Amino acid sequence: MTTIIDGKEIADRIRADVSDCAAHLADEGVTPGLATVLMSDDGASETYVSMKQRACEETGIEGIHRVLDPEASAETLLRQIDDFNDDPRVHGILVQMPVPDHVDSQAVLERVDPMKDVDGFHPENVGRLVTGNTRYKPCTPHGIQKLLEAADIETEGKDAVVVGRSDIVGKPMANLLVQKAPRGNATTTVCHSRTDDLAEKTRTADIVIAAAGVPEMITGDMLSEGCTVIDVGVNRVDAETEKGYELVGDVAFESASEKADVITPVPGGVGPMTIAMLMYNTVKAASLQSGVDVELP
Ligand SMILES: Nc1nc(=O)c2c([nH]1)NC[C@@H]1CN(c3ccc(C(=O)N[C@@H](CCC(=O)O)C(=O)O)cc3)C=[N+]21
Repeated sequence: MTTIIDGKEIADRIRADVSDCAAHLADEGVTPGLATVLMSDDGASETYVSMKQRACEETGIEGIHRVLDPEASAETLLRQIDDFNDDPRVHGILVQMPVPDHVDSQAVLERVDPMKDVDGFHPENVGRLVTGNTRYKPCTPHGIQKLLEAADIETEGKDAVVVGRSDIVGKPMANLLVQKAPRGNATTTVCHSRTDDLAEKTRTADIVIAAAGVPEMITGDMLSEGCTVIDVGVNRVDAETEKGYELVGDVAFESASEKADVITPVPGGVGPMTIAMLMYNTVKAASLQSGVDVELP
């Protein structure tokens, strides 16, 4: 019988603990602040940013949100980041990716003060993560570690395959898995959508992290009996639903469930964890910048 990990329930538990930390900071006169910038007319980005702002309200974090015209200049966005870097109310800054094609996304990420980089995407924070001297873990990989912990899935000595090599999930996830740390110490292979004999590689895995951005790419015949499957997919596929789309993961859920012992659903798996860990990183940033200690979960 396959265990389906309830990411929403685990995320809610973490957010409740993070809210307690935010309340402690408020008692000490520090209200954590998260600034989000949306410069896109992509429907999904608007959904995610509004979810993040709603989560701030529910967590006791002050949400400051800016929407920029997608046609605006790159300089406009960079100046907005400068303003948030200098704003003492703001402890965390998130520029919703992707930014429009005419904007250099690397320049955007590097403009954010590393102390306020609650995505963990700034090169300084990526370097810290790779060397095991982490300031902020990127939200989705950290959320996946928390899911594995909650489901009591050990990574120590296991074979993990990460499918996808993005800067926001695949690469940091692989780095966390190889480190000498809880929910690390795994022998890890990083594949991508054009890896030769991908099925051969995924069949060697005890744990498969599917983060390639390809709907239902991972099927049961690509998995070994009894493995754990973490589906990071956030694909919107046109459908006759109220929203006009349905959310489909990178894993063919039914087919994969015939082989996997443990699997995460889409929606309701990794997604809610990403939001929870953004709240976690924002409270951590407020603690680091104010010097007020908190005990995060
Ligand atoms: N600077 C930046 N940081 C990000 O962390 C970031 C980003 N840009 N750009 C886009 C991706 C994607 N992302 C998601 C967050 C929550 C859900 C989530 O909660 N999904 C719900 C469903 C939500 C829906 O209904 O569409 C679920 O899976 O249950 C999904 C995806 C954060 N991202």
